[in-house]
Amino acid sequence: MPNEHELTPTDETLAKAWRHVLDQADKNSRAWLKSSHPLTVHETIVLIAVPSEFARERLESRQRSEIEQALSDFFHRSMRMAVTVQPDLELDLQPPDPPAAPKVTPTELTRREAAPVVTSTAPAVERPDVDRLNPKYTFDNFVIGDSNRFAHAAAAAVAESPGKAYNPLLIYGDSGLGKTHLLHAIGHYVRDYFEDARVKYVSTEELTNDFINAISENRTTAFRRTYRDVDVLLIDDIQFLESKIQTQEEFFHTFNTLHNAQKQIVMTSDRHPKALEALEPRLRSRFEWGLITDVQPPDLETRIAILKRKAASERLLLPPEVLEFIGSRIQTNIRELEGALIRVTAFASLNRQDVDLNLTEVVLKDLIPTGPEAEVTASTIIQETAKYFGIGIDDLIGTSRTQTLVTARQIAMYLCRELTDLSLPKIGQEFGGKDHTTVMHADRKVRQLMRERRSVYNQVTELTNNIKQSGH
Ligand SMILES: Nc1ncnc2c1ncn2[C@@H]1O[C@H](COP(=O)(O)OP(=O)(O)OP(=O)(O)O)[C@@H](O)[C@H]1O
Repeated sequence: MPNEHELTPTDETLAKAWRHVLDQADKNSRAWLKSSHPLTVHETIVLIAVPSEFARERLESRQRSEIEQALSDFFHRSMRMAVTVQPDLELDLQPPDPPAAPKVTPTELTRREAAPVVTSTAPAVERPDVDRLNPKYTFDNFVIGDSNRFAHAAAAAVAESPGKAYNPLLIYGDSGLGKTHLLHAIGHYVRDYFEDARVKYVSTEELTNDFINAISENRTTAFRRTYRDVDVLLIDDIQFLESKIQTQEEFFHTFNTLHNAQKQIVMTSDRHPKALEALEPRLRSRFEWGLITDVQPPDLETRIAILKRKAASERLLLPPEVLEFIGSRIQTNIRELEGALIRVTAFASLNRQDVDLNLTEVVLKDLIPTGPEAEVTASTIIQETAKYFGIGIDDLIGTSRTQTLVTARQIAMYLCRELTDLSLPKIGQEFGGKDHTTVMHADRKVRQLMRERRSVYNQVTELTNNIKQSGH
């Protein structure tokens, strides 16, 4: 134990103090503490570094008293902790060991003892289905504001205690407000913190297609196993179950099986279940068993915070007045906010110019129509793109891999992502039944090309204008 009068302990003392905190902590708390570490002591305050905002909240809200108690025990005086976020910390951490087989218990999930916070910068070991979760959609990357505070808290509670907190959890709200992001964040969290947890993420369109294929190929038993042998089932855009009578019936049984076994079900929808009129009443009533929460459009402050976070994660430098300008011009859809950020930075990068207010105004003038906004559909985008590139619609949505067609197709897919509310699988369908990963790839590719090639940037800008004007 240190000398009682020692007010500035050495690093070694601090390390010992931290070991004492770890020894005192129970198994769950220890997993969190191992991804944190003490930086310094100033008088009675110990400064602790954690890798993420989420870890900070967890330490401050759940573990403060036990940590301060252990520190006070060690130093023989009343100690307090202060927590700071150091995102680089996670780079120093080792990925967790591959999950050990066999599974510990089939029903109770067991927390990993020392799982570090794993995000896109510290990828976990390959696990089946893992690629279906977008690595950027984590709790760490989710900005909390009044518009989504409750939904975030509910998602975090479910991720911490799958099957126990609220079951099912249903998050609803308009397009582009972060529902899918929260769904993936739950998936990442459960995979990272529970041993051998089986998480399945699926869009309702995929669920329906899977079911139809299973019936036609006589594979319904395998289909059931895929959806029922899981600990957490995440289903996006449940509104697409409306009027799919047979899939509803099948899902009803899947739901009951999972719910009875205390397996977690999380769903998103564009409406409150009461407004899903073409849904079987017994299914609708089950959706109301757990917790239903909405996400609202973010206020200006949250929009700016989201832009700031996105810019930082892409390592982009934007002055505050630019973030404020973009945030004040684009008010409802967060996907559009991101779209604006991508275009502004692509334009600056092409011109080897810094991003400033002038440049931002010029770029956004093209993006935001002055008159009332017309609804843009996928078919308008496809028609206008085909016309612009002088190619046939069949070729645009076909499978030919000639360079011109590939680029035109990717641009059209990117624009569907940016300018419409359509989900990835739905966009894939509009392009002759392509997989949602093809759309995801196109989206990424065009973002990159816009930065690198002026021709592509100009094509995207001109096409956007054509598309927006064609609606008036
Ligand atoms: N609070 C937030 N913090 C950071 N990013 C956010 C937040 N909310 C949404 N986003 C981002 O906005 C984009 C759109 O969000 P998301 O796809 O989750 O919307 P959605 O509500 O599921 O929309 P849809 O119903 O159209 O699928 C994503 O890139 C997501 O990361």
